[in-house]
Amino acid sequence: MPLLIQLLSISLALLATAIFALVIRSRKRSLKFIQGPPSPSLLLGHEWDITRVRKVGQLEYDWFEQYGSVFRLAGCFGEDILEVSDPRALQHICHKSAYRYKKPMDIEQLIGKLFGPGLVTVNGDIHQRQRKIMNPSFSAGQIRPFAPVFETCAQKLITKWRLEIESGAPIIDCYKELHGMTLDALGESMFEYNFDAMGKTRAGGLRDILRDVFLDSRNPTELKMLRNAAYRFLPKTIIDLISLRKTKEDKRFANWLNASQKVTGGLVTQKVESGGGKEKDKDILSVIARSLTSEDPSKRLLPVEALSQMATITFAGHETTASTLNWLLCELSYHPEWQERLTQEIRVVRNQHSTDGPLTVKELESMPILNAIIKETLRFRPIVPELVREAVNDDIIPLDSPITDISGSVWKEIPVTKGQRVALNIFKYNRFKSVWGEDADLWNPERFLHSTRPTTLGVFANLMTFSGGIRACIGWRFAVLELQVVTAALIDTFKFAAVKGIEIEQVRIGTNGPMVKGKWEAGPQLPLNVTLRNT
Ligand code: HEM
Repeated sequence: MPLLIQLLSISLALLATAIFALVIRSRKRSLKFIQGPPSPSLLLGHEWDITRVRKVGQLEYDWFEQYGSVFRLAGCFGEDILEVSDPRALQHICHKSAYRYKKPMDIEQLIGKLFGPGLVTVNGDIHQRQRKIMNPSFSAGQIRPFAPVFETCAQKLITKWRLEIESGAPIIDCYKELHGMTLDALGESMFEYNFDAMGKTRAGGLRDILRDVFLDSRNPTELKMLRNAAYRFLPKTIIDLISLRKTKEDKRFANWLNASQKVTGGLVTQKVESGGGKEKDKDILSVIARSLTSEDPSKRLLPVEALSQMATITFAGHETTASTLNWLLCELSYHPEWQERLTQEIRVVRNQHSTDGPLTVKELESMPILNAIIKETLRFRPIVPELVREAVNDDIIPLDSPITDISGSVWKEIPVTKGQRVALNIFKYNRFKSVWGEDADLWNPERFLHSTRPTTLGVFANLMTFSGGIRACIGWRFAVLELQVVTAALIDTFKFAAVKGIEIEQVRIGTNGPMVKGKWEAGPQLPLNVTLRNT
């Protein structure tokens, strides 16, 4: 298309979106009475700055300190965003409102490109149906038997790192192999399939595709950011038209979705052909295979939905745990005293049970230091720092800590109108001093050793890291068990130490990953000094 026509159509599209945004805004109750930082840009609001920030969550964190647990932020096209970290407000939105706060259209579009219409993407009744079908595969009874599989994968990683150390490598990039290890653990436990992501053949090449999938997502151009934001205001027909033109990101997402569905779709087909397992089989393949042929519409998944679940679980089931493991090792490298305490704890448990073999699930669950380290890492380094929702109806959001508006009036609850965009700030809630103590800004597992907090928010340890309510992470038990098994195995074998002169930064790359300061072009990495513990 000639340049002039291109520029003209872009300007027209922007103008149309701005008009739609203005019309929609005029129907919403203004949030202008709520305090917030002045907008740096009429078109991009604060969203540009937030995406470009070098330390994930820090910008919003500073604003929360200045304006309180609820404040107003400028979104693209002048939209007001309500930023929330107040515990009662989060509880209201996540736990008490069922589907009355949904994922907004732009988020649904974006995640849909990566996963298709699976559990993490869809809203309302469709989500309820899919979740009911999938839940049985994620119960404690279903997940606990995976511990030996996690142990085997951890031992494969240990062998690899041991060989690297023995061949004289002083520094190991932990990021590189942790993702391969969690993908293999996911495949072998959930699908009884070997992705071989740690091996040489890399069947399906999924790990390689995933390495690049968010290549330029952390640095979107202004135009791309506005295009994505336009989905919030434009009618579906126009969105479908805009979506016809594929960006590089669209193509990478489609490449991942196709590749993952090619590998995992075959597993579902095999299961269907073998009869879908017995009614009592609750493993994910049997559950999905049976749902495809169910007579009952409330228990049926469409073929496209079944494939989307497989892509969703493949991605969410390994990327998230690997990112958390990266931060856990990073924090332990800064805190050798906690590595020492954990090593002692492992030895004591081993001595009590006179065993050199893998620790059992019961033993892992009874280890206070191990579990405090895991909880503290999930608190301090949430790999999804924020969730975005949209009010389906007019509503009133209650607050724990009242806020003062721009005229000095105090508000104990915030009225919002249908369509209001609300950002749930997990990063800030997880550092709320009234919940976590005065040292909430520090990584200190001690806080989980001495206090028992009532679980009023989220699904695990009062944290929002796995979200909460009907859309809470379905795989949290899987993640916690894998973190327990792998952390104990790695710390029993290796000492991890920070590399002098290297600063690790927490960056948005899908989930939050580690990058070396000044070396972002090298992609995510976590170089650590790794040595054998008993030498
Ligand atoms: C440390 C590891 C993990 C963290 C921090 C984490 C975090 C989250 C969060 C914050 C959400 C809510 C997303 C949203 O509402 O947009 C979520 C949803 C989800 N997670 Fe996880 N997750 C982890 C591990 C896993 C694992 C191991 C699996 C699968 C084996 C999994 C599968 C899912 C699925 C399918 C959803 C969508 C649930 C729904 O909307 O009903 N996650 N996770």
